[in-house]
Amino acid sequence: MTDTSEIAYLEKTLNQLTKVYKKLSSNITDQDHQFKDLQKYMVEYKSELDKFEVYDYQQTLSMIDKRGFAQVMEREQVRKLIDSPYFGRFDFLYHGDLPSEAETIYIGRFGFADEEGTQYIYDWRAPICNMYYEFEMGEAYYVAMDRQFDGELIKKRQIKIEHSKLQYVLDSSLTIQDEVLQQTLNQHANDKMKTIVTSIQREQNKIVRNDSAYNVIIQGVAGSGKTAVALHRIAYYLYKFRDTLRAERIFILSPNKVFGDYISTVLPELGEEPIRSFTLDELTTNLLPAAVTFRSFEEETKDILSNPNGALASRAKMKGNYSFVQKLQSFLSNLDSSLLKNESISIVGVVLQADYLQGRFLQYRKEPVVTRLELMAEDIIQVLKSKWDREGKLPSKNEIIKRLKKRLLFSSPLAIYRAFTETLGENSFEFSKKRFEFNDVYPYLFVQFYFKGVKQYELVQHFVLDEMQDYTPIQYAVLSKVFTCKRTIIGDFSQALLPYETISKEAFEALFHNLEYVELTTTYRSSYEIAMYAKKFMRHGEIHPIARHGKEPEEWKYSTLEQMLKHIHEKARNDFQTTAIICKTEKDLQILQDRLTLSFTVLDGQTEKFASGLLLTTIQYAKGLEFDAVIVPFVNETNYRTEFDRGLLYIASTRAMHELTVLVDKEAPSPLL
Ligand SMILES: Nc1ncnc2c1ncn2[C@@H]1O[C@H](COP(=O)(O)OP(=O)(O)OP(=O)(O)O)[C@@H](O)[C@H]1O
Repeated sequence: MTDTSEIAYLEKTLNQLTKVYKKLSSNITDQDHQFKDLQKYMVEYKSELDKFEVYDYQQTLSMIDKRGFAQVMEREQVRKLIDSPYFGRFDFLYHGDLPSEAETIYIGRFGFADEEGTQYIYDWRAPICNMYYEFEMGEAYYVAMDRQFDGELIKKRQIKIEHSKLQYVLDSSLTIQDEVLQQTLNQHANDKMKTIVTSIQREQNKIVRNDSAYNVIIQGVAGSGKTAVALHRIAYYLYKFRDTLRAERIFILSPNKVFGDYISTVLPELGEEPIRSFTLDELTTNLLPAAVTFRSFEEETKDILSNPNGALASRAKMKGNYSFVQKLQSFLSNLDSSLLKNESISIVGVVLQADYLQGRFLQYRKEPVVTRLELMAEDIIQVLKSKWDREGKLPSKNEIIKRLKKRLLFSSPLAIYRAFTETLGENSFEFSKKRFEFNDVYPYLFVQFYFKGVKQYELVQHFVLDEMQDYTPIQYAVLSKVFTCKRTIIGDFSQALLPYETISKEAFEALFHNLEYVELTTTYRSSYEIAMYAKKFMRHGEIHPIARHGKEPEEWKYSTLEQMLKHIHEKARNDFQTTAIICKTEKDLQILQDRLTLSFTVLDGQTEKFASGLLLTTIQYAKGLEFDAVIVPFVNETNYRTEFDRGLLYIASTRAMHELTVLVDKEAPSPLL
């Protein structure tokens, strides 16, 4: 097809779409009337209707409401398709067919067929569309309904349609993949994350469509599209498993509220229901018993960052690596043989020997202690029944459990945890005013799981965790028990926010079975120049920028605070959609907050919505986000000195898409530059 035939196909498609749009609109109006009429009728004849009639009418109302809602959603998809119905086309020739029989597939954000079943547009997630992302021209295949279909891609095109108008048609042979991607990436930042369906790259597509692995761990450099990929993977799952998977049964754990807001529109843009994400603090509140209070992860992280060598940081560090999990596991498994005191019990004159009790207790070691006691009590009742021949009443199961409990060396998870921390040395556990520090919460939950179990999210069908490097092995050990469903875990070891070892590839392998570990090394966010600059701050692995060129990052030297402020004012007056000033510490942020005369928005733990314009924030809250321009102030030898600080500079500089300015103290520059 030439461009004229593409115009003709577009016209034909738009005609059909418009027809369906009108029909849906008229259906919706009819249903609206039906609903209102029925409601009116019910009000008018309220006194004459019996309760069965009321129930019937209510059912009908709810049915109309549901049907209407579904049609509104469908119409919204059609509206979006009218604006831009598809973004690509490929022609596939099945092996054995004549060239004239090649099938033409138009690929769009949603599928669309007319009433006769003619498929005008295929949903990007349809099995056949995998070829668009996976293959260049030539031999290709796709798998549908467990069958492989072989053939040849004889045409592949990128098509841009905006406001129902054809903007361009580019044949794949012109290596346009890159050009189109570049155009997309050259755009200015948005206050919400965008979908990437039109340009998902091959290595990303493999992750999106991988449905064999139980646990997928994605290690990807900054800007490699991890978050985008994870969200498109959810959309793919919701499409592929639409009969069994529900959006509300997907659990996303995100680093903070503003990040949750930033990613919130991707799934609705892809035609799926929005999925609310939770922060670790919100989840933790749900997992702990209501009476137990704790210092939030967010607050503790702030304190550790402001004093990385302090006592709190060292307590957290002690509990941050995998050997800590091993220590706790071995403490608990040793405890199994001493937790129940080695004593016999006499119940209604029948003596139950210590050996027998220990044997039963160990027999049930896979269960939490409390469950073990329940099972033992059932066994004991059987023994009593067989040995006790007198008239009268046997003690109840609960009474026996109570007696067994009294023989426990420790009567609560907290007592066990305390005993464990004593083995770690002095000052390893701070529990002032009965409030946990965050670094103790997950070890405590692990002990609680051992003692009485933890709340499990059994209804959750898929668990997604972003910024995996900020979670510790003990947290993963607990999360793996709480969420036993399939998991997608994404992050970047080079972007660690905590100044000590946390999770590692090896720890993941020890903690999760059936795990697929994938690495992404191409960065899409930053210009080539920014990515190459940020590379020197990278602590692990490789980063490959794509060839999208921009301004060289600027290291600007200042001697006084006044000079630095002046330069910020100059830099911040630009035409970009978003510019972020990213500080290391809260103290520095406060100085700028007091001294800047421009209008700006502070982005911190209280922020719920991502804003555009000039933003003032810290590295902790800038994580996962991106901005057109970034200014990193106060780059001096105190703030950026250690290897850990190097990682922080990596996080800060890779937030920039188009422009990066690093403000360096002339008298005391950071040795990391
Ligand atoms: N295939 C793609 N096509 C177009 N844009 C892409 C593609 N992949 C990623 N991007 C863009 O690159 C930017 C970075 O993506 P994303 O935030 O998902 O990366 P990330 O790996 O999670 O980054 P970080 O770890 O730094 O937070 C986003 O603007 C995203 O839209």
